[in-house]
Amino acid sequence: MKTFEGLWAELSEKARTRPAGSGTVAELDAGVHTIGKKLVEEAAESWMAAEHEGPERTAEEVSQLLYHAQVLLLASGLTLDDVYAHL
Ligand SMILES: N=c1c2ncn([C@@H]3O[C@H](COP(=O)(O)OP(=O)(O)OP(=O)(O)O)[C@@H](O)[C@H]3O)c2ncn1[C@@H]1O[C@H](COP(=O)(O)O)[C@@H](O)[C@H]1O
Repeated sequence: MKTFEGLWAELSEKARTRPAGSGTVAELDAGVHTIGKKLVEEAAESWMAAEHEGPERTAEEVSQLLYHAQVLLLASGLTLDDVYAHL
């Protein structure tokens, strides 16, 4: 099963090697404004799922929220350690 750190390693590699067809590369190229809007959208969808759609949909939406949070970190030149320093 993929973990948060495992996804981070995968996305970092995608950002470095820029393989064709990667949605992550496309999102990084779209920039922080676009990524930020996706992050907010997934946050709202996570909230709606938790309130109305049940645990399975909530887990799915939160997984997308975490993905977009990682893409935003990559676009901002940050690492997980930069975030962990604040936990
Ligand atoms: N975990 C994710 C992931 N989560 C979300 N997303 C993207 O975010 C979009 C979700 O936004 P939308 O709300 O528009 O999607 P939706 O189809 O409407 O779905 P719902 O939100 O309505 O459930 C998806 O279509 C993907 O483009 C993800 N894109 C990629 N990954 C993983 O990231 C890795 C690298 O992916 P690539 O860069 O595409 O190779 C792979 O392991 C992928 O599984």
